[in-house]
Amino acid sequence: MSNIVLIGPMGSGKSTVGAALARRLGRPHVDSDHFFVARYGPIPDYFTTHGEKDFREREHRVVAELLDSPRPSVISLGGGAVMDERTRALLGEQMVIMLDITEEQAALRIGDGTTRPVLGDEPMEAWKRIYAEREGIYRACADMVLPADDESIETRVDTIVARLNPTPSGDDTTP
Ligand SMILES: Nc1ncnc2c1ncn2[C@@H]1O[C@H](COP(=O)(O)OP(=O)(O)O)[C@@H](O)[C@H]1O
Ligand SMILES: O=C(O)C1=C[C@@H](OP(=O)(O)O)[C@@H](O)[C@H](O)C1
Ligand SMILES: [Mg+2]
Repeated sequence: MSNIVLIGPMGSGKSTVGAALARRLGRPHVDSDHFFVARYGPIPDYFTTHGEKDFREREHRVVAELLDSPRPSVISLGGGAVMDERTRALLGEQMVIMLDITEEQAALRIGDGTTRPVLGDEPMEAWKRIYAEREGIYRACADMVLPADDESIETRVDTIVARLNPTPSGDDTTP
């Protein structure tokens, strides 16, 4: 059984939906950003001291370590992790789920962007530019895409679980 790996743009719910999905499935949950922060300190501070290139290298190593988990887990990646081609190669063996969101949802969720240094001083302008650069890569890596929707976190989990375990009739509801 492979890991379930959540990818997608900043604010799409990878961290929160990942935690809720893991609870539902009774699997461990790991978040590459949380793991990074526990080991190297806050991401904005890391960017200031070492720069993005160094962050991406360490991020790749963290992700590789997490994907090698001995127990099938739910793994939430940082939004930029898929930009590393070595990481993308490792994702080939995993169940990869892309969470999508609209610009409007992103604007409500990313706040002033201070915890995400790639968003800089104009968070929504940066979010839109980065989304345009990455969307095709997210889709190409994904085994399942959850389109942008107003679903709550728990409903997002319901949708993923139903799509992971379709009933033979194709009907997602239990009689
Ligand atoms: N389906 C959802 N509905 C409403 N709010 C959500 C949903 N998914 C995530 N959020 C909220 O959006 C914010 C960003 O979510 P997060 O999980 O940190 O995204 P990501 O890890 O993809 O950047 C959080 O405040 C979270 O509670
Ligand atoms: O998209 C990105 O480049 C980033 C996304 C962030 O994670 P989330 O996608 O969980 O916000 C975090 O890894 C870092 O600030 C860089
Ligand atoms: Mg996250």
